[in-house]
Amino acid sequence: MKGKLIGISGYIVKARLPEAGIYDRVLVGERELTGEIIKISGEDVIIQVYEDTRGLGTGEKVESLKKPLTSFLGPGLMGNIFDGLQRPLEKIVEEEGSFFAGKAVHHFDQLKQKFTFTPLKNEGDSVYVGEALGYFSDKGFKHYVFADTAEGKVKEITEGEFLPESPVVKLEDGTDIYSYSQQPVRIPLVSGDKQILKEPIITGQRVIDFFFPLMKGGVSIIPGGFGTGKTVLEQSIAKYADVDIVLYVGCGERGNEIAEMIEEFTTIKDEREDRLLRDRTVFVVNTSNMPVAARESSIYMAVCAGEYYRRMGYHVLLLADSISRWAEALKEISSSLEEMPGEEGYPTYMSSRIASYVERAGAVKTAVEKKTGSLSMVLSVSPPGADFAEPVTQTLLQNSGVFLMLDRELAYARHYPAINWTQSYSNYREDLEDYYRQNVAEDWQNLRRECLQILKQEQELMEIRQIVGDEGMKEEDKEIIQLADKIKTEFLMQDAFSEDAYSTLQETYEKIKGILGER
Ligand SMILES: Nc1ncnc2c1ncn2[C@@H]1O[C@H](COP(=O)(O)OP(=O)(O)OP(=O)(O)O)[C@@H](O)[C@H]1O
Repeated sequence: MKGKLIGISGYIVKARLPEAGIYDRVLVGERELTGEIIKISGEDVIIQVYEDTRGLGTGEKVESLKKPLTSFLGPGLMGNIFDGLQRPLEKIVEEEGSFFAGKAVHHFDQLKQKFTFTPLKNEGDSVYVGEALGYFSDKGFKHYVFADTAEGKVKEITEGEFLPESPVVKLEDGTDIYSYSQQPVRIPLVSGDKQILKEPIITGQRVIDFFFPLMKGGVSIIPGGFGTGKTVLEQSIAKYADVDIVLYVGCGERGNEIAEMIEEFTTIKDEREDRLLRDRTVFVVNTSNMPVAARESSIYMAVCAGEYYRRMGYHVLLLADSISRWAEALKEISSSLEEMPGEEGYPTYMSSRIASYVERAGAVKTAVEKKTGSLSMVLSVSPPGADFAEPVTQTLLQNSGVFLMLDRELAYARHYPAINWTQSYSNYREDLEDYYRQNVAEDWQNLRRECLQILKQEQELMEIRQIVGDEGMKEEDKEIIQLADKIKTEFLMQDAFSEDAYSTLQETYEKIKGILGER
């Protein structure tokens, strides 16, 4: 269904396009730029365009594909760097010389690789909805193919190497099942009831693992002002967290930072398997110089891939740096639509949109060997002026279980990770008590409490010291100050660029036991 462009204002354009639906994917202009319909009024539609709109002119054609923006889910994602439209960025740079492709590039062209299919069913077998029929192997991961909508008997099932367009299974009722599926990005991929998984994500960062543990299937936020170490912390978690797959969303951050990180992932070996870290990571990147509307699509593309892998029983961690840049994009788009602004100029639907996004995290029992898969989120937030009362931080606070507050003063003092130990919290701590007791040590929680108590006491004593001076302090109080100092410098500080960058739970335990044992 075709129409034409009647107005252009940056990446928000207006078209006369009768019979189009809200959130339809559209091709805009002669270059067929990808966009999404975000508002309809009569025969006119407002489209947010995910690509560079420079050079676009009114009167050019606009076409609705009559289907929403989808994520293409199948083997071939792992180790790749995509933009918000799931186009492989490295390939675009190779072919076009820059990220800004002059012509539209569609991801389908890029996924024409062959993968080997191993069937789990035979001809004549019965299949049920949701059952795994076989899998493709890619980078050591099994990518299962499920009978999503149909059940019946297998008429044909194939084995060996395949291209995505050929069906791998044909059912007797005529249904064809493919290796890939296209998932509308704004709709969660449902795959069973959400479960509570009482298992931490071990990050190797002592301050997190000991004080404010993350949970598999949980949501954690890292708010921090400018330069407080959000990116370094997210990257350390991406490198060391004990998950199977990492999805890294670079949302509106500087291109050079992201390029450095990808470069690093390409050289670092995975601690647990004989492969590169990159081989278990999917990058979705929208840097600060790309169209802001595409930040939203990056965020959604990544969560779709997360749900896809979770469904196969993998533990997936989605890291996004930063959610504030997505919220800023929502604000910009809303203001160019002249919508009534909500708190601090953000659209009124900002909170509900973030909340329903975050709800997509969680653990589920899967159809694959009855394994539990999880999708966890670690989201960084960059509140303007480090004001944590601002709407984006507040919305995320209401929808997450761990709050890792990055402290400007600690960062100035070069205490990294600059996680403030009095303001941060983890709601998962109690749920994880049994885990630590069984897997590390009986007294893990007691040591934690003791340690936090010493740090709290030190804070009070420092205030007294300011009044009475060092000479006026009791000997035992001076010892507490010394001990707290040791906890800070030898335990909580952890240089991400040194050999100390990763600490196992056992090492963390022994280190703190050693320090507290000196009393
Ligand atoms: N864990 C760490 N170990 C050693 N150095 C660190 C650590 N965390 C942060 N730094 C130092 O702080 C600098 C700033 O960190 P980073 O770029 O992560 O901040 P940011 O909060 O992401 O900044 P921005 O607000 O600009 O995005 C780093 O370049 C590094 O020198």
